[in-house]
Amino acid sequence: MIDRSPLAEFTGQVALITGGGSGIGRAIALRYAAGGGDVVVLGRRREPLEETARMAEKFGGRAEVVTCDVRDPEAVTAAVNGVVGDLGRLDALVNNAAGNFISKAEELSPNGWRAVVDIVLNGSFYCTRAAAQHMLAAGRGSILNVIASYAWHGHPGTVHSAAAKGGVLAMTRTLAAEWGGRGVRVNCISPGPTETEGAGAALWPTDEARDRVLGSVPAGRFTTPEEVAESAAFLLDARRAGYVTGDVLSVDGGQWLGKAVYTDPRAGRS
Ligand SMILES: CCCCCCCCC/C=C/C(=O)SCCNC(=O)CCNC(=O)[C@H](O)C(C)(C)COP(=O)(O)OP(=O)(O)OC[C@H]1O[C@@H](n2cnc3c(N)ncnc32)[C@H](O)[C@@H]1OP(=O)(O)O
Ligand SMILES: NC(=O)C1=CN([C@@H]2O[C@H](COP(=O)(O)OP(=O)(O)OC[C@H]3O[C@@H](n4cnc5c(N)ncnc54)[C@H](OP(=O)(O)O)[C@@H]3O)[C@@H](O)[C@H]2O)C=CC1
Repeated sequence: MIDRSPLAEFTGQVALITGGGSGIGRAIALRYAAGGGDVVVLGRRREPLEETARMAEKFGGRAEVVTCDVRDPEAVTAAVNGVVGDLGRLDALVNNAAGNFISKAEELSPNGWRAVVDIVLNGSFYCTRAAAQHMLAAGRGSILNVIASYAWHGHPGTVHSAAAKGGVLAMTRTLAAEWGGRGVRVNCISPGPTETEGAGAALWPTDEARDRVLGSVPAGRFTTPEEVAESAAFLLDARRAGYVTGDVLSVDGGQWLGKAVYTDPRAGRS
């Protein structure tokens, strides 16, 4: 469990976290609140968001809830404008909301492709666009996109998500350069397999699948949401990471490097 941050690095600041009602998004919201910031969590279901807000308020700051589907650009713009209207500013946006499931690419329906790409890539752009209008006007802001390492190495069975996360990575680098001179930083964080409400059900629903995923992590365990949140706090904090933009921080126990390279007894044989 996250305690109050000794740094209090977000005091007086406001963050909007999409998908803040569960898993990694909730942990990031609580870490921001522990750092003294106010948080707004956004998602489709109100109840889990309210639970996050109740937990965040224990740190003493303000916590608000917005129900919204990130695939709806008008609703997203209204939500972001509402945050600035209510809380007076917007310092950070975390694009964390995602949808995912395993499917053979040749069997994936156009609507299945669209559902994931719309949430992950288009939703991240809608939120980023709306938030950046306030951040650029203020001359400061930090945007953090939660991706996955298959954005750059690909992954069979998740073509929709890998393509969308790859798009988010390209968007990150493009906007980091486009807005770098105007005080707005844009970065990515790439968690390793993390046992959350959504991921467990979508990606490793059986013990066998779970063991296979775990076997791919050199560190030999799942990432914790709190570990991701701590690195997210670093990237969001302008004092510690103010010169970091357009980059990706992997928090994955070395997963994307590939365990077999180190442990295969045949490695190194000619
Ligand atoms: C492994 C790596 C480890 C190792 C690597 C570990 C790194 C992992 C990185 C990433 C992890 C994550 O993102 S984990 C995040 C997981 N979280 C979530 O998924 C939570 C949110 N999910 C959702 O809301 C839903 O699952 C989702 C389908 C995406 C969107 O819901 P909607 O209600 O909008 O959509 P629906 O109407 O239900 O479905 C839209 C279409 O998708 C199809 N569809 C839905 N589920 C389907 C399924 N299981 N298989 C085929 N097709 C499916 C439907 O049939 C529809 O197509 P038609 O029938 O043609 O109409
Ligand atoms: N867990 C893992 O192993 C890994 C996760 N990631 C990434 O981390 C992030 C968080 O994942 P995780 O915590 O596991 O996932 P969860 O499924 O637990 O959380 C996803 C959140 O996104 C929200 N959400 C989904 N669709 C929408 C939508 N259309 N509009 C608004 N909100 C939406 C959900 O709330 P609601 O349903 O109420 O809308 C939910 O709170 C994702 O970007 C994921 O891709 C990356 C690598 C590994």
